[in-house]
Amino acid sequence: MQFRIEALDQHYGSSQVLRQVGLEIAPGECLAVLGRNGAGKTTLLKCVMGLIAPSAGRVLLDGADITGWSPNRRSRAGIAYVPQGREIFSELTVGENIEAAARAHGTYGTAAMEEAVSLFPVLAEMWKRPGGALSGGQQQQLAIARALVTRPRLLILDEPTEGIQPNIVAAIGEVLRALKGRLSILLVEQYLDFAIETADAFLILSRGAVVESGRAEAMSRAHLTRFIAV
Ligand SMILES: Nc1ncnc2c1ncn2[C@@H]1O[C@H](COP(=O)(O)OP(=O)(O)OP(=O)(O)O)[C@@H](O)[C@H]1O
Repeated sequence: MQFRIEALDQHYGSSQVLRQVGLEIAPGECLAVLGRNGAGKTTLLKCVMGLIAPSAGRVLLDGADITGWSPNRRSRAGIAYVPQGREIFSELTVGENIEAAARAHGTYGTAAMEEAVSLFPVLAEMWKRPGGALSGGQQQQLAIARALVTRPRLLILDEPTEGIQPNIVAAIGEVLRALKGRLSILLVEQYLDFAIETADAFLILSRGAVVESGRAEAMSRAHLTRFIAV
């Protein structure tokens, strides 16, 4: 899957939040987007998912211009989004959260559903518990599994480690690294060690503009730290 953004602008009213943002994700790779609070990272992800329309620029999936597509259509085309704060259905059980996503995407009872669940063993253990009874880390695992049930080719994650205990952060990192190669990942992450362990390439946003981008191996930790200290 080839994913590319060209010269994206976004405004909230009269304030410009994204300025000529461009990026490309190589098939099977993880691109991590870093930047201080308010740099425009979440806004960028929402534009990729079609939740907000950019004021200018293009979003391209396998060469097709999907800029005007609805979130549903993007989801069917293989883009899955795990928003910040996770947004699972807290009244539904873990199983119902998974099954609802699987039914909506025609993967109910398929290997895709089984595999997504098996990546996070805690989900089977908690299958009949309401989503709201899970810890923050468990909810994040549920949210990622629910996204994977849709068999995405591009998985978008907004700060998946935020407020989560270290052992679950490690488990999520392992899963993401194992998934690379089979799907591409667009990761917004403030936790630098996690981003460094997971990403193949970095893009740094500052005040809505790309100030730096490159291969992970070409960027030192000290260099990256400069861009995310709050
Ligand atoms: N719905 C909105 N209406 C108006 N301004 C907004 C809206 N959402 C975000 N903004 C502003 O746009 C800018 C970018 O916000 P965004 O959430 O994209 O940044 P971010 O890099 O994800 O930050 P954080 O790390 O705090 O989530 C900020 O100045 C924010 O206040």
